[in-house]
Parts: sequence; structure tokens; C-alpha cells
Amino acid sequence: MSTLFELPSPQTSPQPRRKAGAELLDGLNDQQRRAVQHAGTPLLVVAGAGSGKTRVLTRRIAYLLAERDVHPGQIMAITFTNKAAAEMRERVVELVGRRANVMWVSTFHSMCVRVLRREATTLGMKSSFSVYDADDTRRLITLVSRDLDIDPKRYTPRGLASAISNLKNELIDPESAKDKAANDFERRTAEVYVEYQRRLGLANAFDFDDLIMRTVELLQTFPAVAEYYRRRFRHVLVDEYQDTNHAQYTLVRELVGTGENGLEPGELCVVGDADQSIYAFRGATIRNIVDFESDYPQATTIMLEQNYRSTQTILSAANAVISRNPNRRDKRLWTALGDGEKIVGYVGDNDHDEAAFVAREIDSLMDGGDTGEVKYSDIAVFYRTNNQSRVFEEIFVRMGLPYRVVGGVRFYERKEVRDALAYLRVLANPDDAVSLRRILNVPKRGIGDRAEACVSAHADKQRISFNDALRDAVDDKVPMLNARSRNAIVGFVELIDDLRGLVTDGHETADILESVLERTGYRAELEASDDPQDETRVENLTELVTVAREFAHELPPEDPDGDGDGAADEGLVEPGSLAAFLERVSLVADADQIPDEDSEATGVVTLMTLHTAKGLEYPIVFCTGWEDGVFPHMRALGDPTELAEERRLAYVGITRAQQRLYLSRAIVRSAWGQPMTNPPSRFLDEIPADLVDWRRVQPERSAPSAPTTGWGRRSFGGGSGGGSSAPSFGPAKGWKDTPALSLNVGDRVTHDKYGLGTVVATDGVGPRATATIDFGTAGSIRLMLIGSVPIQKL
Ligand SMILES: Nc1ncnc2c1ncn2[C@@H]1O[C@H](COP(=O)(O)OP(=O)(O)OP(=O)(O)O)[C@@H](O)[C@H]1O
Ligand SMILES: [Mg+2]
Repeated sequence: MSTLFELPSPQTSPQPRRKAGAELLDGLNDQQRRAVQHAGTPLLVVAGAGSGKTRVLTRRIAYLLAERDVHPGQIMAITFTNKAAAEMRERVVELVGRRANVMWVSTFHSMCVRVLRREATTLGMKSSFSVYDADDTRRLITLVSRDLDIDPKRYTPRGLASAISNLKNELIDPESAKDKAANDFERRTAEVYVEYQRRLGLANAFDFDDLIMRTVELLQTFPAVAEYYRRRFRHVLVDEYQDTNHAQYTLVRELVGTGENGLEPGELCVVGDADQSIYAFRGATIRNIVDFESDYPQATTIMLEQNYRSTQTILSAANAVISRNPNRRDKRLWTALGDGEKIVGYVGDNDHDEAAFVAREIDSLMDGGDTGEVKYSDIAVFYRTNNQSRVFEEIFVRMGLPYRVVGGVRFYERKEVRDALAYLRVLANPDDAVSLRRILNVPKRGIGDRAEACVSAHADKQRISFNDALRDAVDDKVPMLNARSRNAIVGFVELIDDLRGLVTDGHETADILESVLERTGYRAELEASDDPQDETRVENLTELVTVAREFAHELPPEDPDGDGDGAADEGLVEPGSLAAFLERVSLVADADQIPDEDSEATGVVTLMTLHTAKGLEYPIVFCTGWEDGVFPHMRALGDPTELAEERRLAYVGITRAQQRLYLSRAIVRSAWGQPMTNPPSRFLDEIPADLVDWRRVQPERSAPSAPTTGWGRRSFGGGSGGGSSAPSFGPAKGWKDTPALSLNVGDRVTHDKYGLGTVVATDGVGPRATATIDFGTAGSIRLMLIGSVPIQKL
């Protein structure tokens, strides 16, 4: 166990440049200033987008350090992405100097990893644990449900994984899940959950949700541990508080404490905006913001009203959209930045046309025109789902526009990269069963499925880890294993042990990785292949080596664990080590990427999903794919709660823009392999027409018969029928040409892909009519826009 936190002795080294307190309050309005200076009781800052919440948080930290004699080691700041954390740290360093480097500024997940590294043994784990991401989790759940004879069609690993994740976000442990299970699915889930947790333990691994849940468990079960962290972190600050889930909420409460053992509760400051809550699907709840005052009876709430980011036109559009949401506290943001340019609207014939418009527009913006100096890095393109990026990438490559995609099929999700990392993880944590089984026969070395099953059965029977079972195989103690497989396993175990020798000898991660690629024959196999994709794979592996090389040469923080003593705590990972590298890589969450420090300088257009855009700002923003069924997402069309969440996402998207905003949609989109005719997004109708300069509307093909109130469909004619550029498809064509299929609850239908189904709900009319259809097996209740799916009534 750790010793109690003591304040370090005053620094003797020369002080870095520090800003005086008064200067730290410069460029803040009265409300912001109050928030920065507030002391003693819990503080909530609620305000709309761009009102300076994050700025307040950053300044508050600097102010604590400069004016209230708080030591950086006493500060815990929590942000939503690693990128945001890096930025916040950077800004505080600008304000108060390098000593701010020892603060804990991190995401919930990184923060928990740090805590768990030092306390792992208290929870019966080793500090060399692995962190399993969504893919590892799904693999392990697949293995578990196979062993439990669960029908993967009825209960998919994905469905089970998400159910277990929900339980963890609600801090429900396996035993309680069992007790609470009320139907077959919940009972099966609980069964899988119990076994999955046991296997995680055997593999010495935490999954993402565990990081939070087990840290809470740690603090709640071991008062001395809780006291240590409460004494240490006297200030807890949380950005984007509206997106915390129950587990994270509880974690914050535990960290702050309620004043036991004569220790005053830590000072808590959270900032957020209920209108920007967009992670309900991960259990986030605005309850945490709405009930802050009752959760913390002493709390002070400060509201900010001035927006410093966007023009009035952009703000008005955002306000118009979000004001349609029910049950929200209305807050009118204002800006002193003037009306600015009108929003530009565009309707593409199809998604390629839409992308071409974006590319042409970027090109002409860069040429100067009436806009003056524009850099590529001033521009961002947003879309609703990752798969929409491909069309943009194609045209950007063709036109030579520099860009980068944040998220998407990310580097770390590529098979070859995951394989290589699995090797490294096995070297760092021998018990990591998911990684071990992943590479057991990659590249092929004669350890087939049957051999793997024998070893796994043996592990189960003896209740030992897969790694120990492999070692039993070497000693010929695994029944049913044939001699050939055994020999192959001997070779594999020797190879791994050899490679592990490099780690113990303290070799650099990049060199270890080179040896892995070399000695396993992995790279040679790819190089020998004539599949062009394998060439890319080799490049990716080379890139991974480079990442590892750079990581090792990053400047280590002045004080690795931030407790002011300049040394790492026992059990913490060595900076620059293999463990540290793996940690960094595994915490690259889905809304995140390894911070790319150079991207501002190199000047590239940024492409990302709306979710990833949260908290960011760009002078010029293209919001694309404004179509019902795309954005709002298909899933949300019949569900008021989900629709409200999509509307908040629209609010987030619009409010990223500082000066210029483009909104676009396509009439026909082929993102899911099959062309679909999509009606304009209902959110477009919600934006006052006079805010928009409509560059191109839908070409007129027949006399418009639909009412054409809102903009964006001033001349909304027939769907795809008759248009030469639009491909024809499916039994149901454009919504207008084909008499809309009228569906009622209880109707039986047949779908080209999903087969027979029953309508369980309907919603909307005309082009926006949707039906929720149950196709029989679990997880396949689908919501569809009737006009655009290959469906027939029986
Ligand atoms: N008082 C101020 N004077 C001038 N600029 C300000 C002021 N407050 C904030 N800003 C600037 O306004 C922009 C938005 O601020 P910030 O990102 O902190 O807002 P936010 O409320 O966190 O937004 P979001 O809800 O999108 O996260 C930033 O560029 C910030 O530097
Ligand atoms: Mg912010």
C-alpha cells in the first residue's frame, strides 16, 4: 500500500515564468471570473456551446496554482479525450510554467489505469495487467459464450458485450446481475458476465468499463486507499460533465469524499451543457448535471451566456434546432461577433456529388476569394458515422487536398497492427489470454483449432490461465494433444520466452517489436505475398515501429507520478517502457487518437464524426449528410428519446463553426452498399430559411406535390425515378414514384436481406414513414424508412 501523501518541500529550482493572478483573470467576463475564483464549495458551471466553459476550467487550474498555493500534484482534471487533456495541460503550462506538467490531466480511463497500476494487488490483480478494448472484449465474450453453449444467433457476442457494458456502467457486479435478471436474455447475460469476469481475472486484464467500475470498487472497499487519494487530490475538475455515466459520477463522488476522518471534502468543479449530451448510448446521463445541486447541497451554480466562438447566424441556427427538444432549460446565448456570413446549403445528386462540392469549395476557399487567408487546418468536415468518410477521402486524394481522418478504421484496429500489439502484450503480461490466443497460430505454425481447444479445455478443467495450460502442454500434461501440435507449442513457448528475455534485458520497445516481426516470420510472410494489401500491411507495421521509437524518445515528465517527489511510485510503469507504450496505445479510445501534435503546423483538413468533434472549434465547418435516416440516424426515427439525442448532436455540430458553416445532403446515398433515396433531414426544416444561402437545391424533375415549406426541399420532386444520374434499385424506388407502401402494426413483410418479419411499430408519414420490424432473432428489430428499403408486404 502507498504511504500517505505529504506536501513536497518548496521547490528550490529556479521558478519558470509565472503569470500573476490578476493577469490570469484577463480576458474573462464577470461570470467566468467568479467561476475561476470561487473557493470552498462544489461548483457547477452550466452554459451553452462556446461560452468558455473549458477556458474557465483551464484558467481555474492556473489560478489555483498561482494564487491559492495549490501544488500541481493536488490537482486532478478530467477531460473527455486524450487530445483535450493534452491541450489543457499545454495551456496551463503556458500560463504557469512547466511545473504544471506533474498535474493529473487525463481522461477517466487514463486516470483509472494510473490508480489501478499502483493498487492492482489490492484487487487481486498484477500491476502488469492488460487493458482490453472493444475488440478484445468481443473476442473473449465469443469464447465464453461458446463454452457456455449460447446460441450466437440468438444472443450475439456484440449484444452480450453491450449488455455487460451497460451493467458495468451502472456499477452492477456479476452476482447482483444474476439476482436481478428478470428474463431469459438477462439471465444469459448474467451467466456470461460471471464467467467473463472470471476469465478477465485469469488473463490479468481489465476491460474499458472495468477501469472505472473496479476503481470505484477499490475506493469503496478499501477506506485507507480512498483516504490516500482524497488527501492527495484536493481539487477535482471535470469537463463535459453532461457526458458522465453513473460509474463515472460515483467515481467523482468517491474521489471528493464527504468529509470523513476530519478531512474536508475535496473541491469539485464541473462544467457542462445538457444540450451537448451525446453519449447516452454509453450510459451517460444528464441527470448528473440536472441533479448536481441536490447531489451536492452546498453547490454553487454559475451560468455563462456570452458565446465567444461563433457568428450570430451560426448561433441562431443552433438555437433554432435545439429549442425543438422537449424538457430542456432554455438558455439564450448571444455573441458580439455580428451576423457574419450566411450558412451555405447544398443538395447533391448523390454522396459523391456532395463530396465533390465540399472538395471544390475547400479548393476555392484556399484560393483566397473573398475570405482572405485560409489554412487547410481551419477546415473540418463532419459526418454522422465513420463509413461516410470514404467518399470524401476518395475525392480528396484525387484532388490532392491534404486531410486526415480522426477515428474511422483506425490504425490500431488494423489486423496486422493488432497482431503485432498482441505479441507485445503477451510479452508484458504472460496471462493475457485473448492476446495469446490471437497470436498462437499467427503466422501459421501448426497449432490448429483442435490443439487450441485441448489447451483451453485443460485450462478450464484445472482452473489455470491459458498460459499455464500451454506450459503444461510442453510438459506433456495436456490430454488428447497430438505430438505434432505439442512440438509446435514447444517451439512457440520457446519463441515467446526468448522474446520476453529482450523485455527483461531492458531493450527499447521499437527494437523488441522489430525482433517480434523478424523472429516470428510475420513480416517475411507479408513481404512474400503478392496481395497488394499486404504491402500496405508492411507499411503499417513499419509505422508502428516508428510510433514506438518516437514514444521512447518523448520527454519524460519531470515527476512521473505527479506526487511531487520526482520519482515514480512503486508499481507504476516506467516512462518510455514497453508497459507505458502499451498503456498509451490501449487508451486511444474510440473518440480519440494519439494526439497528433504536428497536424496544426502541417495544415490538413480534418475529417471526423460529429461525436468526435465535441469540444473542438474550427473557422470553417462542413456538416454533411443531413438526411433523415442518416442524420438523424435511422435508429432514432421512431424514438423521441433518441431523436432528442440526435438533435443535440446537430447542436454540437453547428456550434463547432466559428465563421462559416456549410450544411449539405445527398438525394441518393450508397453508404451501406445499396443506394437509398433519403429525404432531407428534419433538422434542416428547423433552421430559419433566411439564415441560409442555398447554392443548389434538388433539381426539379416533376411538379412538386409535397408541401415545400422548409428550405432544402424547395423543389423536392421525385426520388430516384427518372433521374439519369440516380441508379435505380430495389422493389421500392423513390418515395414519390412508388406508391408508399402502407404498413400497419402486425403486418408481415419480407426483406431482401433480413427475410421474414413482423411490423411492431410505425411512425411518420410520406417520405418519412418508418416502420420498426422484428425479423425474429434477437437484435434484429430494425427501424426502416419505408420508402427506401427493399421490402414487400405479404
Ligand atoms: N471571455 C472571453 N473572451 C474572449 N474569448 C473567449 C472568452 N471565453 C472564451 N473565449 C474563447 O471562446 C472559444 C470557446 O471557448 P471554450 O472552448 O472554452 O467554450 P466551451 O463552453 O468549452 O465550448 P463547448 O461547449 O463547445 O465545449 C474559445 O476560442 C475561447 O478561447
Ligand atoms: Mg468545452
